[in-house]
Amino acid sequence: MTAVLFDRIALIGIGLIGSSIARDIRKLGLAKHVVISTRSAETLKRAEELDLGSSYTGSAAEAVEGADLVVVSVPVGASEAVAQEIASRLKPGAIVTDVGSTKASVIAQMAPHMPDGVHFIPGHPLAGTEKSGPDAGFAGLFKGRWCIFTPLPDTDPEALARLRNFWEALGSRVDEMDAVHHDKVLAIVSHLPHIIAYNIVGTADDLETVTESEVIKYSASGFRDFTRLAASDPTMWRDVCLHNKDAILEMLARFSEDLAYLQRAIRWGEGDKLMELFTRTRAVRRSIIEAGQDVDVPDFGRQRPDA
Ligand SMILES: NC(=O)c1ccc[n+]([C@@H]2O[C@H](COP(=O)([O-])OP(=O)(O)OC[C@H]3O[C@@H](n4cnc5c(N)ncnc54)[C@H](O)[C@@H]3O)[C@@H](O)[C@H]2O)c1
Ligand SMILES: O=C(O)C(=O)C[C@]1(C(=O)O)C=C[C@@H](O)C=C1
Repeated sequence: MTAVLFDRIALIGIGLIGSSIARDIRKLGLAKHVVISTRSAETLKRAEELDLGSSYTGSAAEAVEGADLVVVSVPVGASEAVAQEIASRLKPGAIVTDVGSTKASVIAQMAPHMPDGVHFIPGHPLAGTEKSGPDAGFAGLFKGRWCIFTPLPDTDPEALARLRNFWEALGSRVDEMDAVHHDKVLAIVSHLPHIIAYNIVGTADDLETVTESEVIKYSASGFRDFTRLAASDPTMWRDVCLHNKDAILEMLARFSEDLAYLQRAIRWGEGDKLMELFTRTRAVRRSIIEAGQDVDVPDFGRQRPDA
């Protein structure tokens, strides 16, 4: 068992990510007390049934009282409401972090509400699945995955080191970058793939009336991979799109240009151009595997080991 890292941890939001963190904290014994809070009474009840924490409350403000570490795991569009609610009850010296998929917007929403003496360190674990809610989480989700911090310029190095220790205890590799840079990188490696998946599955669904259910009947594994991503939580992804608008639009413009190039090559039978691109992209996957990243996702993605 790993050592206790924080006396009291408050988890605000207990869906896929919050509940995976809760399971790891419990399994590894990282805190003496874990208080769980979430907006919906039904989800809170389920978290209690799953025995994810030590105590439970519907009030985020009450939850953060006396907490040394506060982890906010709610859709990014709810960040400001949570920050506003907890601000006056935070303990001086507490570390407040989040797990949101976009960072500049979360900082703009939360930082102005953070009282002096509280260490606000935005974070983003690059790990997840298409599932949501407290039942979907599992211990070990963050193992071998990156967790990116986007600290503000005046962040206390000691608080940063404590949060780094926490994520490393969960098995993550921690990196730091500027929030705007994070949002650009994630727009291409995470946000665009989801938008493309939502779009292709939507198009196929529209075609369904034309093809009389052949789309579903004959869906091959390439298409089914897209349906996994397109099954991701609508609220979460609506918020990601609205809160990383500029970077996503920039990447979508690039993507559309490149798609037009491909379209033209197909129209004019330019096989050499297709070969050049397909050979180059094949090498990208090889280099990801060689870099030790887990890209071999059997079946429909990462499943809970106990599912
Ligand atoms: N799902 C992923 O793959 C993934 C990966 C990394 C980061 N994230 C980020 O983690 C965060 C949580 O995502 P998730 O997948 O755990 O979502 P989820 O839908 O499984 O859980 C969200 C939780 O937030 C609570 N909630 C919603 N609105 C709230 C509000 N206004 N106030 C308080 N609580 C509220 C819900 O009750 C629920 O407990 C999001 O910001 C998301 O961008 C998700
Ligand atoms: O594997 C998946 O299903 C995910 O969507 C996880 C994923 C990703 O795009 O990699 C999704 C959003 C995050 O912010 C981080 C991770």
